Amino acid sequence: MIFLMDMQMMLLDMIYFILRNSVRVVLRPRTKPIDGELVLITGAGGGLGRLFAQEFCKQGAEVVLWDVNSSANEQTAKLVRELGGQAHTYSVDVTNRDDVYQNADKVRRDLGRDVSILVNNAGVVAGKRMLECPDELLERTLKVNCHALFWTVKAFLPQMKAQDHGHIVTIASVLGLFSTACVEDYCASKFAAVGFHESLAHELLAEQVEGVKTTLVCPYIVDTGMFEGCKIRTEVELFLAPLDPQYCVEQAMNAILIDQPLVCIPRLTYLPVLFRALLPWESNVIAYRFMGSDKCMYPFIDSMKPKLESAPTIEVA
Ligand SMILES: NC(=O)C1=CN([C@@H]2O[C@H](COP(=O)(O)OP(=O)(O)OC[C@H]3O[C@@H](n4cnc5c(N)ncnc54)[C@H](OP(=O)(O)O)[C@@H]3O)[C@@H](O)[C@H]2O)C=CC1
Ligand SMILES: CC1=C(/C=C/C(C)=C/C=C/C(C)=C/C=O)C(C)(C)CCC1
Repeated sequence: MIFLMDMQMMLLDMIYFILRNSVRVVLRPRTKPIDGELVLITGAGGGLGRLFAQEFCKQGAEVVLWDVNSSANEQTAKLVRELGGQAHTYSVDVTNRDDVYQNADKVRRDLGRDVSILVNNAGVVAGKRMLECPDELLERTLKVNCHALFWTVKAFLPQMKAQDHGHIVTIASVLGLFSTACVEDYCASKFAAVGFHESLAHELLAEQVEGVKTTLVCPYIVDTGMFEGCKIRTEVELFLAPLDPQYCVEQAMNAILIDQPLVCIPRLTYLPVLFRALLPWESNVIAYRFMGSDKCMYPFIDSMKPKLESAPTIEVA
């Protein structure tokens, strides 16, 4: 009897959330104020990281910027300060556990307060065919895009939980929800990032830590240069063009500010997620071929060849 009543309640709640989320697509819910919050962004010197820093600053937040690329990071801080905001830069390699824990303590000592919004944005891709790629480069992708999430969350979540206030944001990718050829390192790391994030979100809900929110951001190709050359069939590209970085960050910011748990950008990319789950593998393969998404990474890999040949050897912690 209790089981049947529980089931009835569950079904009613499910219907309520389906209806609520459908209404939210049309009528945007109110965004939460974040002025005065301390936001830490990893990979803050890069294309999306820099824009996130500026957008958080426009919302009145103070930003802590972490990146291995110190000069790019300083440039981001300069742009934030030009907007009238407060920015604090730290050179951190997020793959290095000790570096993460030591810098987390340093941030706390320097600023005298805790980070309340963590944006795990740093990301890399090997950009070489797996069989021709040095092992270290493949390993680096997993360390930056996945392992680092453990270190940063372990460094900042305890204080968020203690204060029952905070937000963990993971910048994953649509390639964490469905995959394509020749980016095994990237897909493996982003699927792992999605798994990590979802498990963490379930953990917080199971423990009824209601003040700590989570947002998983899964963008399609963004014009930051990271996937330069990646291309699908021209006719399909008319509906699914690479995203303008500013648009991508605005959509992600909106999701964060309304405490939305997951956002795929653009919305059209929810479809391949659905098809992957519902259709036979072979049907998806046919659709991939039709849309030119089976070989979409070929021109990207080609365009990376000269860059990787001239790059210094990569050291992994
Ligand atoms: N661009 C795209 O098409 C898409 C990107 N994404 C994701 O969005 C996020 C941001 O991407 P985007 O801005 O395009 O990429 P960028 O390459 O422009 O920026 C990434 C930043 O992270 C830094 N970084 C790399 N390794 C480390 C490390 N070990 N520790 C600290 N910082 C590090 C990079 O430094 P350096 O320059 O020295 O490498 C760079 O400044 C990534 O997670 C990416 O996977 C998701 C979907 C699509
Ligand atoms: C595979 C695939 C597609 C193409 C996806 C591409 C090209 C994604 C690139 C994503 C990137 C570069 C993410 C970076 O994080 C379509 C056309 C949606 C159709 C369904 C299958």
